[in-house]
Amino acid sequence: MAALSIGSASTFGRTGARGISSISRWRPRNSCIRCVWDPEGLFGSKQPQTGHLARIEFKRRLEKDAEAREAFENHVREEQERRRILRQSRELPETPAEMIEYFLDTEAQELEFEIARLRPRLNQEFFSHLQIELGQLKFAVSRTEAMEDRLAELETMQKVLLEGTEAHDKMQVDLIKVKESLTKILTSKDVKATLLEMVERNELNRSLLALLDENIANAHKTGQKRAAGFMEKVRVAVLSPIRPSDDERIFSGGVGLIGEVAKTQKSAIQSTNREMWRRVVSLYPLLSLSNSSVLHQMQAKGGIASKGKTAFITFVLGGPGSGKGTQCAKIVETFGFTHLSAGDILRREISSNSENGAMILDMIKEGKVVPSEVTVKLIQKEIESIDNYKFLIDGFPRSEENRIAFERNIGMEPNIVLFFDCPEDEMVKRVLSRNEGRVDDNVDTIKKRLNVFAALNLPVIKHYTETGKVHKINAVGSADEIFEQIRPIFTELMVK
Ligand SMILES: Nc1ncnc2c1ncn2[C@@H]1O[C@H](COP(=O)(O)OP(=O)(O)OP(=O)(O)O)[C@@H](O)[C@H]1O
Ligand SMILES: Nc1ccn([C@@H]2O[C@H](COP(=O)(O)O)[C@@H](O)[C@H]2O)c(=O)n1
Repeated sequence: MAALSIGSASTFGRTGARGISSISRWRPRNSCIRCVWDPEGLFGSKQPQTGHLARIEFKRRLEKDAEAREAFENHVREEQERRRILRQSRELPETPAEMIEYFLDTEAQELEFEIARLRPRLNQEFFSHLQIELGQLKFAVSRTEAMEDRLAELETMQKVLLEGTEAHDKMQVDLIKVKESLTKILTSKDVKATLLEMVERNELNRSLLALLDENIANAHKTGQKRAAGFMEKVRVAVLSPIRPSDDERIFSGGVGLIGEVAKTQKSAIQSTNREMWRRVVSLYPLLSLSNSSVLHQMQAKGGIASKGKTAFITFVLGGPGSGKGTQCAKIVETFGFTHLSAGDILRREISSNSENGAMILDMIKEGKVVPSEVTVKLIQKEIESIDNYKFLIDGFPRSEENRIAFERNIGMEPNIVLFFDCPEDEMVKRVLSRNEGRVDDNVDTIKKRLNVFAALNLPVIKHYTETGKVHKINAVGSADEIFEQIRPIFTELMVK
């Protein structure tokens, strides 16, 4: 029990004079019982800070927290179980048409999983099928409300699936890299030095941390205490150089269009999955590019396809500084191609003060890939304005998204792909001595460009290798020597 010391500030007023009978009507003018020590706040101190009641209150709060935590954990478990059952019960689609309906019936939270599960079927055949249905809806003579809804759903789905497959592919590439990085750290004789090197190369990221966590958890589970302890120390060292926004990807933390779809669905629990697809449309003004393919447009106005010759498209790929531009100049001179460099086209867009100029400049400074909508439109404009049918498209497609957007909008695949295979140190050396005043020819940006090349461009090269279109050129040697590898490719093609 708290000992009270009642202060003299209580106003007893005139009680002394009026006697006991008046005391009952007396009220102190102000509550001036002042406690020197009142830890539980019983006598007017502001809040109980310490002491028994505070402890009880604290305990109650802990119990409540524990209850809430348990309820939350139960909820998570139930939700996981619900999703597991849902996933198992769904019949997987076979045809592109079935795929469309399947994705329309997919809950937003399940998109990431379903894209990964069905990635092999999210191929060109599927996207072409989707594009055809979209075309039919867009060009219908009159559209009913149901058709408008369907169009909105499919446009959103197209965007989400393109973005999602690109993110998925990037994640696969990242995963391999991350596994290699982690092995390197854990087997290194000098972990500190290895980490420093990796910081230099921008290789420490959240994916690495996630994999490390998984390994730590496994080591604990299997009783490997020393290994777990060692990895925990490594984790602390890895954690410090990682900045939060460094590599947040479309999937992690639900950013990007998938995140938007999920948010939209959450905000309207009542809505069906199909309504969700429609409503998210409003978030993306750039959902679709042109309605018809460039080739169709060219045919209509007497362009490339109607000169009796079909367009011949060569994609020229390779890392920064691998010599694409240099060799394109030689191909133009010898074989009469028109050279379209995606990088040059984007740089011209910056100089022309267009509305996208500032955004493009930022992306180039960071070595990032400019959104396909922008680049494909610009390439399309160039193709349309040129009176030739043989094109070298240099530095494009930079990503799977670029590739799909091109094939969808231009309406054709490249005839061949040249891939300039060049070691990184040679590329860095060339870029740093290029001396053309480019904002991205510096050590920092070149590192980023190399990372982007490995993560986003190599999958494109892999894709075209699988379809038999790639001619791999050893890009080391003099420019003339390299051209001698290219010459026979075009000579043979021209003879045909
Ligand atoms: N075979 C070569 N040997 C040495 N230097 C070369 C060779 N080919 C090109 N270069 C030089 O390397 C630099 C980069 O070449 P180029 O601009 O052709 O590369 P790129 O692949 O088009 O680069 P980016 O993708 O960054 O535009 C240029 O300064 C060029 O003169
Ligand atoms: N398809 C592309 C091509 C280029 N970019 C951006 O331009 C930069 C420079 O390209 P170069 O081919 O001239 O090296 C490149 O780093 C990208 O930022 C692009 O976004 N998309």
